[in-house]
Amino acid sequence: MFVIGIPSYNESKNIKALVEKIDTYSSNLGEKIIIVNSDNNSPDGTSKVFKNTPTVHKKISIITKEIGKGYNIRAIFEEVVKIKGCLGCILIDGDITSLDEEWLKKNFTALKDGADYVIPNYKRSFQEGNTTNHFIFPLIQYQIPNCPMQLIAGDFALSKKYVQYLINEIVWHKYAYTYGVDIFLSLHALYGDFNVTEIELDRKVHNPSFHKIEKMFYEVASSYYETKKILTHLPKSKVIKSNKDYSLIDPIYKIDINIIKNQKNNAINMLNTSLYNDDYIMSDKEWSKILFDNENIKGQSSSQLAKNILPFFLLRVTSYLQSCTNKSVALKSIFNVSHELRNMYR
Ligand SMILES: O=c1ccn([C@@H]2O[C@H](COP(=O)(O)OP(=O)(O)O[C@H]3O[C@H](CO)[C@@H](O)[C@H](O)[C@H]3O)[C@@H](O)[C@H]2O)c(=O)[nH]1
Ligand SMILES: O=C(O)[C@H](O)COP(=O)(O)O
Repeated sequence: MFVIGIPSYNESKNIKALVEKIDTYSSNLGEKIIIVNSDNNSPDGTSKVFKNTPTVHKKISIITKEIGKGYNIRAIFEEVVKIKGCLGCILIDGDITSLDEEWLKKNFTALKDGADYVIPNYKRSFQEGNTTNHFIFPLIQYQIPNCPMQLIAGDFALSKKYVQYLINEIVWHKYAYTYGVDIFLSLHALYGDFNVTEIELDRKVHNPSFHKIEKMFYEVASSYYETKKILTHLPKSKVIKSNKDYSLIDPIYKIDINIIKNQKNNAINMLNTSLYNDDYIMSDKEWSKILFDNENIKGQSSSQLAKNILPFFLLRVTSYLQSCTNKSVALKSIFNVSHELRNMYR
């Protein structure tokens, strides 16, 4: 039996349809599940909608006192540890509209085949996943070549062994309770003694996130720096990478150019210098150097390291979005940075 865990905050519009899909697909696949929703006490009544959705499988509803994705993930894990006979947990974000049977099947199969941590490789629009593409991916690739690409996309699956380790043996720092939870889980899996597997999934269709890039980046970057301070040894995991490369696709809806320009101006204002203006385009090389320099600062807090790099990250992302007109150019630009970083570390 497996837990399917849904972390949520204001997902009342989607959670009913999502729960119905999880219930039906699991029955079709002959899997016994318990659906656990942990909700940050959403004002839109998400947990009420969850509880009122009829299902064949048992449901458990948890309400957390604090707001933050990581609070929900931890609450789901605490439930997994308690449930007798539970073999592991598949996490699904509450805003996902593209879940299909194959998605669940691949996760169940990976867990039954002995994976402790399952990382999806989604097809993504080149305008999405900016914190993945420009921050997490290049920084991890220089440390763990051949590592799965999408370490913070959410929707991971975990064995009971890994969940028990996270609950009983690991101290959760404050950023692990935020959007920083994904990189926290991925790094502990990669640096611990676990089987990490990548699975191929189709598109992850969910709510757009560009409007909250600043908050999300700050939380993810703080968590990355804080977790890396603890994990000073070499990675121990056995990683099985899928045979497919990272596949970017062209976006169906492009981000409005004025929204991109506003974000660039926001970054320039944060830096408060005349060195940059609207026409400035940060090169791949410049961004690699900024990532490298920030990695090598000693004695600063993780939140300070994240704050240092935030405006430059926004300049990098907006430069990339302004200059990359198709998926091939975008992919080249992303890989340029990871190659540059690897060269700097040689
Ligand atoms: O305070 C919060 C914020 C979000 N969520 C839920 O967490 C999931 C993901 O949040 P969302 O705001 O949709 O994240 P995205 O914009 O989609 O961000 C992507 O990148 C994040 C940072 O790595 C990951 O946590 C996400 O899973 C991933 O989809 C959703 O079910 C949310 O309802 C919470 O439970 N509490
Ligand atoms: O990598 C990121 O920036 C986050 O995972 C958000 O991704 P999204 O653009 O698909 O919401």
